[in-house]
Amino acid sequence: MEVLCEKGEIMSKTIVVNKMDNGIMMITLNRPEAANALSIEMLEGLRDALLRCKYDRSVRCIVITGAGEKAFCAGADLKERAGMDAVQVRKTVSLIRDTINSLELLPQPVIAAMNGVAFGGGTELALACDIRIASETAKLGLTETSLGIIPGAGGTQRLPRLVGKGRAKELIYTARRIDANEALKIGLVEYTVPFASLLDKALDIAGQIVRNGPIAVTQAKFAIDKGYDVDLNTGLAIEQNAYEVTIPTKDRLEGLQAFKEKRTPNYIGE
Ligand SMILES: C/C(=C\C(=O)SCCNC(=O)CCNC(=O)[C@H](O)C(C)(C)COP(=O)(O)OP(=O)(O)OC[C@H]1O[C@@H](n2cnc3c(N)ncnc32)[C@H](O)[C@@H]1OP(=O)(O)O)CC(=O)O
Repeated sequence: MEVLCEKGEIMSKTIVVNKMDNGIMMITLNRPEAANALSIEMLEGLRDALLRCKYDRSVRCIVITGAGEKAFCAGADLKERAGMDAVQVRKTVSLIRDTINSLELLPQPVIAAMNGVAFGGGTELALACDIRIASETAKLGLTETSLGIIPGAGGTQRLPRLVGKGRAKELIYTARRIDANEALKIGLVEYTVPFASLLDKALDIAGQIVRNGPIAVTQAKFAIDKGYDVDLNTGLAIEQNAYEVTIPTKDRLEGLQAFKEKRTPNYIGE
């Protein structure tokens, strides 16, 4: 499925993966003619790209975006879905759910750079990312109930955790599409920026992340995510264990040494 290109890009037909020298991995959903809808082929390509990130310690932050100016991702491929029987639907929803879960479980931070509309599975994909930046032209929504189904890729669980139960219920029951400003107001995205600055903003935040100790960043992500849904004492114990992982690292000593020498630290992920 993957073709290794000369410039270091790895491409499948609908997923473009581009690793930068500083450890930032760009993943682009590349089906603009179909509003970057999640076809089975795209999901399999995305799953492969995420697996590659998961096991490559030189990848320190991931930015996921959509090709074109209109859509980040229009969710499940409704044309493909129309020809499926119940068994195929279950299998496909499971593929979407598992792929989006594996995105959330990546050790590295993931930034959604939402270049346009994100509906259904598109918003669910963004919900599984650590940080969401939306173009001012973007629209978001869990539109599934308008199609006679429910969010099947984590939306009923992740949206209430992010924006509160009442707001999530209103958005899911009505299938209402909201603009980027409203998404910012309710905490569904962290930033809105003009379309032209979207990737710069995403790469700026990613650049700040990759400057830091990679073990520290992945342990911070682990502690926040694993501690979020448990009681405070359990969460604090999770944090303590995560901190413990950083103590024997060369990077911790490098941080102290660099501070003493008034220079930028050079973290190696060990
Ligand atoms: C994850 C689970 C469920 C879901 O995700 S359900 C799907 C939720 N998605 C939606 O409700 C969005 C549906 N699409 C739209 O509202 C609009 O198409 C759009 C994305 C706002 C774009 O509108 P615009 O007017 O700019 O352009 P077109 O409508 O002409 O679209 C361009 C092109 O793209 C095709 N397309 C759009 N969305 C999809 C889609 N989801 N699947 C397949 N194809 C899509 C559209 O048909 C056009 O192509 P043509 O060949 O020109 O017809 C849970 C679970 O898994 O169940």
